[in-house]
Amino acid sequence: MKIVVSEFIWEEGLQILSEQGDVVYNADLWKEDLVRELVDADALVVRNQTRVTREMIRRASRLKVIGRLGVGLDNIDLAAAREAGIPVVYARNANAISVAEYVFAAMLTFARRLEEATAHVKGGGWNRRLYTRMELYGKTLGLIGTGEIGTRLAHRAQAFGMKILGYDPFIPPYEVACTEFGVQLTDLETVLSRADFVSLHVPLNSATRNLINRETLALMKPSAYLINTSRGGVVNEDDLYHALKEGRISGAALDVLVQEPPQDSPLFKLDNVILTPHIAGLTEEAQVKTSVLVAQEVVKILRGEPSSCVVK
Ligand SMILES: NC(=O)c1ccc[n+]([C@@H]2O[C@H](COP(=O)([O-])OP(=O)(O)OC[C@H]3O[C@@H](n4cnc5c(N)ncnc54)[C@H](O)[C@@H]3O)[C@@H](O)[C@H]2O)c1
Ligand SMILES: O=C(O)CC[C@@H](O)C(=O)O
Repeated sequence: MKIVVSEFIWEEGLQILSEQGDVVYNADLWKEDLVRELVDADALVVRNQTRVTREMIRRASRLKVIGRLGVGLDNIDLAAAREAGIPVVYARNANAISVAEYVFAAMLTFARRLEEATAHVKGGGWNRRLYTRMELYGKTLGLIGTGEIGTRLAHRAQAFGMKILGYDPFIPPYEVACTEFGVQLTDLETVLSRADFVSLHVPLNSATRNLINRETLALMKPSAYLINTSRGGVVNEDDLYHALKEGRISGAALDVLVQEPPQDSPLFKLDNVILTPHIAGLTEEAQVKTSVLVAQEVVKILRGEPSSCVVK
């Protein structure tokens, strides 16, 4: 068996794959080189940078499985994989806690400004009034998407005494968790207009692209913050820039951008923006879990066993 891994994977996962076959591991295996390697490959394992295209799938005539070291599947042509009869397995729920904790870090950053206060003190300041900020207790968290990450975030927000509103048109699988964690399910307009923090947890697809745009941003309170850990394309960055610059919302934390890495962006010039390089799911714990889970599921498919992490 030949297993091609085209982006970084933790050692624990690599070990599992190596016991099953010959692993070609190159964390920067791009385009033509990758296509060449795939010609006689049985499995391909990617993260979110490798674009798995219809053409690539067509040329990989021996391919039996695609493993995705993460959750978002927008870099894989799922229709082409389905038509070719190639299952795609992914790391369902493996990084959800890490992302939920990232969202808390962002909310607490906006609420308490510890880094800014530190810089202020180191610069000789001691203005206690300036850093008299707000509690998360009693504030409203608005979840757009209440799946694995949304429900884990709700669990943590409940412990902080936050009110939680959720919008998810495909809720049934997570309805019990939403009830348990105090999520009041409602429509998109209500979530956006009432939330103090709006957090996005939807996949990027044709229905969610530009979901946050001029019109939907206009529904948010001027005191509210937007947190995007889903995918850059879910937010229209130009509309967000203007909303932030004109004070129509208070701030935004963006872990994901339309173009990654970004060349340049007007968002860089704003003080009320937190920007991170797609790290919400990147913790040691989540990456060990992700690598082991995906490696195990890839191996199951190669052995002809059923996997519970196949994309439906
Ligand atoms: N920044 C990171 O490091 C990071 C890490 C993990 C996941 N993600 C992103 O977060 C997304 C969500 O991850 P998850 O594990 O919670 O996935 P999930 O599939 O468990 O949950 C997604 C939820 O979104 C809902 N949804 C789909 N379309 C919707 C729409 N139009 N409006 C509202 N809700 C909609 C689904 O019903 C589902 O409940 C992933 O698709 C991925 O793009 C990013
Ligand atoms: O592949 C990555 O490293 C990003 C992971 C994250 O965005 C996901 O969708 O799980």
